[in-house]
Amino acid sequence: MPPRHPPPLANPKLAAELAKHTFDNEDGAEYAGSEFGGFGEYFRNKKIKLQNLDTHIRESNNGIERPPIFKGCIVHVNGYTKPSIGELHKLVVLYGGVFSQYMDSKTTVTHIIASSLTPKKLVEFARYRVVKPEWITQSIEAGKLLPWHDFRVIQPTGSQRRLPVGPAINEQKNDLRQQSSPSHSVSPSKSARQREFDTPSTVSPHLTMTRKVSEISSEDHNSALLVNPNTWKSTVLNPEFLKTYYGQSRLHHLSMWKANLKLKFQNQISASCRPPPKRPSDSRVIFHVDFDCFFASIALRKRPQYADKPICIGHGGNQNSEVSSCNYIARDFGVRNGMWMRRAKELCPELICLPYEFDAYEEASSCMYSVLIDVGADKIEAVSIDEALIDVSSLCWSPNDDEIQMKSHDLAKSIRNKVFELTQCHVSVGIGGNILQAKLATKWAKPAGQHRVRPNEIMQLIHGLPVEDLPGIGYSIGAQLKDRFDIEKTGDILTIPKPILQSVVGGKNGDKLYSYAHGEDAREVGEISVRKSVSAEVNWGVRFATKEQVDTFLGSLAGELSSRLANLNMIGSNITLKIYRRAENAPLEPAKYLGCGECDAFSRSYTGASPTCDPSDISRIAIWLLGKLQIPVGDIRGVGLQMTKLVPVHGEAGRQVTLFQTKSGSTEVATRTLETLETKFEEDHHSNLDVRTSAEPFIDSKDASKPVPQYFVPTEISEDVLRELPLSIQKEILWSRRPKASSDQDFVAKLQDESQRIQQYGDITAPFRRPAKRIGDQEANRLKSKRTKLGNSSKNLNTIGCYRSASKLPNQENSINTDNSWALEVDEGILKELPQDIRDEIHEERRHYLLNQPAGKAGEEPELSNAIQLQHPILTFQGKNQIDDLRDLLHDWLSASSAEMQGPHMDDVHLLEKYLYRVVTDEVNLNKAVELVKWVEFQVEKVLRERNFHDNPVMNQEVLFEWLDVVDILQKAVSTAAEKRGIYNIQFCC
Ligand SMILES: Nc1ccn([C@H]2C[C@H](O)[C@@H](COP(=O)(O)OP(=O)(O)OP(=O)(O)O)O2)c(=O)n1
Ligand SMILES: [Mg+2]
Ligand SMILES: [Mg+2]
Repeated sequence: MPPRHPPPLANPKLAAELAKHTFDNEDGAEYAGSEFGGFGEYFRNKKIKLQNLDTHIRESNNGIERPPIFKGCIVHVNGYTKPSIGELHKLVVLYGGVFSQYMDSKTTVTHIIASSLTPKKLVEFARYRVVKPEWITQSIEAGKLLPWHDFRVIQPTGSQRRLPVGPAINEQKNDLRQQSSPSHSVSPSKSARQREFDTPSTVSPHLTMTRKVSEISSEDHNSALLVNPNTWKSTVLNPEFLKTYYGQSRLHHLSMWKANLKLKFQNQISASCRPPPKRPSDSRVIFHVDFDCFFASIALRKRPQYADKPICIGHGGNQNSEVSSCNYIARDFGVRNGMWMRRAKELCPELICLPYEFDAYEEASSCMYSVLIDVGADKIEAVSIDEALIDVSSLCWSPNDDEIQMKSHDLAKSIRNKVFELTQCHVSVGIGGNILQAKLATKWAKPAGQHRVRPNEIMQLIHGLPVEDLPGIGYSIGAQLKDRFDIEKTGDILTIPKPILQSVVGGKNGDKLYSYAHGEDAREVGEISVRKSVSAEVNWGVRFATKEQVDTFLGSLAGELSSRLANLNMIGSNITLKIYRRAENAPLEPAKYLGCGECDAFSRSYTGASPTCDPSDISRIAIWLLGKLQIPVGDIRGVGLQMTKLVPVHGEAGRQVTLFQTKSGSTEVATRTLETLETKFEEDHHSNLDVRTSAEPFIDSKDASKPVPQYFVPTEISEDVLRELPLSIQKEILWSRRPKASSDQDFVAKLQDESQRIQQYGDITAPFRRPAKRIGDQEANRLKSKRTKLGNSSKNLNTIGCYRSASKLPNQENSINTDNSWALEVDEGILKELPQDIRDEIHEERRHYLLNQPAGKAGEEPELSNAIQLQHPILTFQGKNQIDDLRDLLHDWLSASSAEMQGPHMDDVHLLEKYLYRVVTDEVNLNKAVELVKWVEFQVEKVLRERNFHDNPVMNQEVLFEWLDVVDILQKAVSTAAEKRGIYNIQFCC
């Protein structure tokens, strides 16, 4: 927790004294000697003496009479302003005011001048008159003191109650304390609290950040912001920005690395090779090779003094950053990769945090892959930067299991030794008859070892294995199985009939779990696809005041894209510019410092006659595309450049590659051309591949109604190829393959058929699920009419799964508020039987509907919660699952933990964090999670800021900040969970 500073409390008595003080002689008490040791008094006097220096400013006024416009005002300047602090100081004093250099609890001010405030300052200064510098200059121009409200920096929202500065503050505060203190009101009724929360009149100052802050143009706002050299340095205007931005992002490195590695592989594969003969699935030997605590091991190479100490890799100073990797000594304390740094330090206070070394990771990774390529495996699959799968059946398989054991043991040992020789880091090797077995074996092999799961051991091993430890299964499915069937061990999966299992975890996951429970895994090693696009995007630190600045930055970003293309040995002919624009009602400064806040995404593409990677070509086109978008430069919050239609500088691209090597070490490339299909899609939809917002404004209504061209939805495309396509295209194709009804009647008949099948099915699953309602003609008709609507809108299909939760985009509004409640009415039994794509759409429609319900609705409407319950588990937290009960619980928690002026306990925070995550992923109720986080934020503001503020301001402020951190943590958990479901940019503002 960073050091806390108490908020500057206004002292009305001193304010009154200072306001009366004329500062024209040295008779004041402030000039009396200080008592020895009286530091507080000494500083107070020093400050007042400084203020008296203002008499010199007045004296140097050349006898010009100026109206005492600011008489009675004590003005303090915060941060960088235009005019500068020096000029403002002079103006205030010349026009009769008092200038205060300091803000602390011993001094008071009547006005704070600031151009903008950081989020924390917004909280600290919430009770002050914070005004723009224009208040000074324009008052002087007008020859009178203009109302400060017209120049507010912190805008009140609606009828928001404001705490005035000065004498009135005590009365006001007492009022508030009467309302919130338990001694006056033991436990306000739930509905009263609910009403209070729901009305905007009590929105916290913290939340006011999310409102439109001022009427000044975004360019002016940015200019003022950029006057501060530190802020300027953090933005894209700094020529070093991109280097720092990408240099520090581990996710960027991990993803870039994968693309590079694939390319390196591709280059090492000779086009003349032949694939190995196809083998039966029971005669395979698979190795899973993985570095032990990879990033941590790299860090220890240069720091042997820490070899026997718990260490981790991360941005150490930041408690809210994540542990990227930790050594096995740290793991003994419970520290894990991906854990919050704060939590890790709690578990292991002596944990040493070391920095990232991205270049070294790439180098070590390349060494490992070169060793694996030299092995002469049948197939190789790059799993991640530190991990690979190799199929070594040709080298190790034999009908005699002891022989397999011996051969694979020798090969694994030699791989480990060679990698260690080259990197001074250990890899462990897991060996099995399929990918599942190999990956599980790695858990036994680690650290610095190897292990083979023998065929006769596999069932025993699998049986007692926690479900969550199965590769690719994870916490969420594990929790579902526990909730629904009280199952924790993999062996118990087989006690559930497969259709029932699938009805809970989905068809594919059910299949996978069943296979895994038998120790089986049909996946083949290999088959990785090459990149079809290369992009560079920045959505933090983007602030422009002029068009020239944007053009310059586009030049830098073009340079970055160009070097990425060169790195991959690629050139391309289609350039897309993507711009994130500040959403219409979003504040000029979002809560996250220099973050992008709530944005709309726009993009424009251009296809050139010939491919390029020349930065000046890219930059020229990007600037031209930007001109077409016509976005005010001050509103640009994110910029991305993407190149598609790629071709390698030498050879071919745009095809999928299967990596395999024959026994002799030769390889072969299998290709399928996808490029035409994919780029055609982009042209027709003017879209790029990873658009995160639902309504791309560049898709005009003409485009939306345009039928999808036939060549774009081939029905004969193979499943393998389909899998490699972007999700939106997959959906398009699946949609085109949906069972087609020749007429509406056919469609209804089909639904009825399906309902009959469900009824049969329903008998088997009866103990596990709610009875399926018999579908009536009416219901089928309603469903049909909604489906018809969906079918008519290609735009609707294209945007499924990618939308901004709190956005108010015009084309969404209709469907959200009027159209998609129907999705809740679709019977679960029928839903389950519908084709996957239709099912997905109905789920999405439900999500749209739920996300856009007013606060608390999910908890209030039984129909709604039933609808969810039918499909998803309702999770409980401390025995509660209804939103009102949960709000009560959170309220009590917050009150109890702050009553003694203590902050929250981190274990509680983590429990809640986990719960909210699961509410989003498992209960599939994002609205509920968002509402609960908003409730915590509201309570933090209300309970902590208002209670006991006088008694112990320092402690109170500490607790307030701790709770604000908790709000951040919870918001992050919900956002992360939402992103997992393809929902981005969740807004938590009221
Ligand atoms: N949440 C995570 C997980 C991993 N990584 C990075 C750091 C890891 O060192 C590297 C490899 O991930 P692994 O899952 O293989 O983890 P380690 O190699 O650190 O440990 P293990 O010995 O369990 O493989 O990826 C990360 O940045 N954040
Ligand atoms: Mg590893
Ligand atoms: Mg790994």
